[in-house]
Amino acid sequence: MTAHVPTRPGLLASVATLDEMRVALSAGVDIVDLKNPAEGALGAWAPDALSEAVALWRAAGAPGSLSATVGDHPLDPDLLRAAAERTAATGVPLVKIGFTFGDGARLPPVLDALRPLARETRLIAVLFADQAPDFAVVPQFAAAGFHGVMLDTADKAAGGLLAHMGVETLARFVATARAERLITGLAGSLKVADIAPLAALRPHYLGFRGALCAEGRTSALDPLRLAAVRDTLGGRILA
Ligand SMILES: O=C[C@H](O)COP(=O)(O)O
Repeated sequence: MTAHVPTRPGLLASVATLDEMRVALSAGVDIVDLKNPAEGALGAWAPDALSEAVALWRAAGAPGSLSATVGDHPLDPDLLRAAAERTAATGVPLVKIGFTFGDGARLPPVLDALRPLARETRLIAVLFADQAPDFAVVPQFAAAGFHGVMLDTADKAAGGLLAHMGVETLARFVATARAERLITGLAGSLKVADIAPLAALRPHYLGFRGALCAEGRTSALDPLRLAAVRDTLGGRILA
């Protein structure tokens, strides 16, 4: 995966089990995202399961990329560094870390704590559209050595990404991240109908979970729904 601007977004599919991961690999998704949806927006897999997933991904020829979420944590330097280091130690190449804001002054010490890890592992900052993030923080992630930044939603019962931010605001987010040479992603209860307006903004990837499942994001991945999202996006594009 590179920071060039793609002609269309890749597909990030969040999976909850190794069996779901196999389905996602067979479907040719661009980023297999290891996440436990039952544990919240950024619920984490156990480290042993992450290691198994890394082994499975490598055995499959390491197609596309592999990401994992570190869990939902407050904006605390020690907690976030420990969670990110634990995740990176399993060999997952992309580590997604959620940032919840209230007091912007609390971000710099957290970024200082993550800076050493960012030199060794590709870190993705996840901001939550339903928490009205200030995009002025995006350059701070770039300066700390992050690889990418994405938007998601924290409260999955409160509507999808486009219910919280209009297309113009999202375009500003993508442009801000792109100017910092960060990989960009958009997610948050996205549906097939959201793909066209969001793809037009040219983020690097769109992230999905709920739309891939028959009965909500904590139910099992449905291969047919996954195929429908993949086909609407147009197949794999990220190397
Ligand atoms: O990283 C992407 C998320 O897993 C998206 O989940 P969602 O589509 O259920 O909001």
